[in-house]
Amino acid sequence: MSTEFDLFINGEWVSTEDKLKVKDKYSQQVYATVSKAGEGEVDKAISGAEEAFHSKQLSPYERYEILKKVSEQLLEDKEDFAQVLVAEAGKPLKQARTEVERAAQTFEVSAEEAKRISGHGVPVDAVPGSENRMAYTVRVPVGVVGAITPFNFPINLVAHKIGPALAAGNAAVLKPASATPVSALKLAELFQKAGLPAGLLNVVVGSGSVVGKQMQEDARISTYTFTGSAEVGLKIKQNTGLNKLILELGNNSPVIIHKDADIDKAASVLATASFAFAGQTCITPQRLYVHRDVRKDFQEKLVEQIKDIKVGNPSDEQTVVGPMIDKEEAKRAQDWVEEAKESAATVVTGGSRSGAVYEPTLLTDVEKDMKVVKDEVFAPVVSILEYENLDACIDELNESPYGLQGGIFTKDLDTAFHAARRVQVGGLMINDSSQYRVDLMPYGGVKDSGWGKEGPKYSIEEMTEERLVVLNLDG
Ligand SMILES: NC(=O)c1ccc[n+]([C@@H]2O[C@H](COP(=O)([O-])OP(=O)(O)OC[C@H]3O[C@@H](n4cnc5c(N)ncnc54)[C@H](O)[C@@H]3O)[C@@H](O)[C@H]2O)c1
Ligand SMILES: O=C[C@H](O)CS(=O)(=O)O
Repeated sequence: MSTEFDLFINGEWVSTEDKLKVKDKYSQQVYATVSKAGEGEVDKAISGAEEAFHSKQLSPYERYEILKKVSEQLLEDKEDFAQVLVAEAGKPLKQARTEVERAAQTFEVSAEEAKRISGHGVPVDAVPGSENRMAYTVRVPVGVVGAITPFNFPINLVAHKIGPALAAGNAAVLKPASATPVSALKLAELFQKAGLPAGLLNVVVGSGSVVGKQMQEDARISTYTFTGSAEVGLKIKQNTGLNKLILELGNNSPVIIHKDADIDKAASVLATASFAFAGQTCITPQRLYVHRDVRKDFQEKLVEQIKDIKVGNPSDEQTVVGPMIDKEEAKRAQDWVEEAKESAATVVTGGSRSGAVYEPTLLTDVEKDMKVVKDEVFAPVVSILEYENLDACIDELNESPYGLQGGIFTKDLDTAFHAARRVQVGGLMINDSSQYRVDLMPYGGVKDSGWGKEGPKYSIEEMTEERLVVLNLDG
């Protein structure tokens, strides 16, 4: 049975002739039919946002109340939202529930941060001739925020854009990924129910090359916030000129397993982190750099853990690896593994595909210029790279153009801090996988992984401007 959804524009639900069919990613049946935005709808969404920004400003406390209500309602509706994620993203049920809980947390933290936006005093009177002046800064909202999100965390990554944008006093126009628009539209229902004034949030659905492009060309949007691939991020950067832009892009996360690591712990943590949601997380461990002394032991333990991973139907409570977002992506991952195998790699376990489901796959004997190592796999495919010298290992892993998050397992504090100084990433996890994230922390990459930080406090900084006010007290 398919459900119908409309666009959310200027506080109204707008139906269009042109429909997008959203498939259930496991059964491949049509799960929902969603109205697609044309030029007119995108234009109305942006003008609605612009007008609302100027005429419907909420106080920080009102923003807090609305975001808090949305957070609470999301928790009440957790099971419904989790089922949407299972269907539209193919996300295994347990992981889907966790994502909904995290989104509620993201809105709750955004609500709290709405009350903490502040500037600071500037001691202009410390300069000779300026003794009778005083100054302070305030943070003001940027205006209309254009948000574009990927398929892999359809609720929480939307929450990371909409929560801070509204908390900061902005209006927002959101374009969710075409593969997973339903959860974003259902979130808009919660905002409407929570009393958000019309126009402050708009959701337009359609392809990136049409709707996303029109958004980039509209001067009424002052700030763009994009999460997705580096390839699309670069296009957006080229199209948005002097506008403010926050980019959260891809990665091929490195994790070091040093010779003094707790090997049982490392194998257990990494088996879960590397394959959850079929490896389609931007901080999924992809390159495991394992010290020569412990490689054999670590590999055996990892393989044991991988054999226990339940693969298949995402509705099953025990499933860890469900389908990838589509069959083409699973086929691409399979091709990359085959290409590596033809060169020198060994497939230790996995390597088979059934439709969109690709088995958890572990490779060894890989080389640094293979796609499975140097590019972002974004699939349940992990490679072991053996090393002897830690500094040489760090030099090699830093050759990646990406730098979002990484990890190191070691019992030695000196080694841990040495790695923290040298590994070029936005965040390094010690005795944990690269995949660790809680939603209040500063999160974002270096190099081709983007710039600007997310986490409500940090996004609010990105989505506000600092204005200086100077008072001349003379006379
Ligand atoms: N750094 C992070 O926080 C983070 C988080 C999640 C995902 N990602 C990355 O996202 C990628 C996977 O997601 P995806 O396949 O949905 O990414 P994608 O780049 O293909 O698409 C992301 C969004 O951009 C839109 N888009 C596509 N072309 C566009 C264009 N020309 N102009 C404007 N918008 C356009 C898409 O419709 C979608 O809404 C991976 O690379 C992953 O690492 C990064
Ligand atoms: O895919 C990348 C996301 O940032 C992962 S998470 O939502 O932070 O877990």
